[in-house]
Amino acid sequence: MGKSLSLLFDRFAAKENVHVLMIGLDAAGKTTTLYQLKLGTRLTSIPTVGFNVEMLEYKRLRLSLWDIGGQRRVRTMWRYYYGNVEGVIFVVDAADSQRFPEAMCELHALLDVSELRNSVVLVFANKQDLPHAVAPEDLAVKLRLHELGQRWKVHGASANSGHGVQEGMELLYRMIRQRPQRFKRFASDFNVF
Ligand SMILES: Nc1nc2c(ncn2[C@@H]2O[C@H](COP(=O)(O)OP(=O)(O)OP(=O)(O)O)[C@@H](O)[C@H]2O)c(=O)[nH]1
Ligand SMILES: [Mg+2]
Repeated sequence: MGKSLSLLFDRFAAKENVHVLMIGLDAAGKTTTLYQLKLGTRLTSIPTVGFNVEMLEYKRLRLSLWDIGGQRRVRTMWRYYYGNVEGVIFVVDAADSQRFPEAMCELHALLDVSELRNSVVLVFANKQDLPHAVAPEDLAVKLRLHELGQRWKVHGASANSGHGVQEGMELLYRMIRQRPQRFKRFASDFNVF
């Protein structure tokens, strides 16, 4: 009964519009993650030049998910996407330990910009299906997540299979919903479909 009421409430309550940036090094699995979230399946991806954007309804949020290409030559473009970002999903290839220092530097530089100071951060320790993937808590140490000023969570996932992706979305949802009132934008309309 309680659950049915809550589902009914979710359906008719005003949804809050939020912008979420999906970012990380090239080949980390951002685009694969995006389409697991949107479609619940794996799409074959090619390296992203520019961005992909998808809208996603999740509980009381209407998210616009911006997946930005991570190749080194296009990282200078990241800064054009920082406006009004409530959440950052930073995707890491957890099986590629050689690139952890590079991922750490990019993550800390990214979160040092003033526009992202009040964002919440979900780190996907992706590619957990690969044999040498490090556990999320070990990745947190490698990326020095404890030094971040933002609220953050790390979660293990395999974007190829979809394992862990929805659980990560739930963590992001909770962080966004729990952020201080002053950072919330108005729920702009009623969702009645
Ligand atoms: N084994 C494994 N491979 C994955 C996983 N997620 C993504 N991949 C593969 O990693 C490669 C890169 O994935 P993308 O999603 O295109 O990576 P991206 O982060 O969007 O890369 P850019 O667009 O270049 O920034 C593809 O071959 C994916 O199939 C995963 O969880 N496990
Ligand atoms: Mg991509």
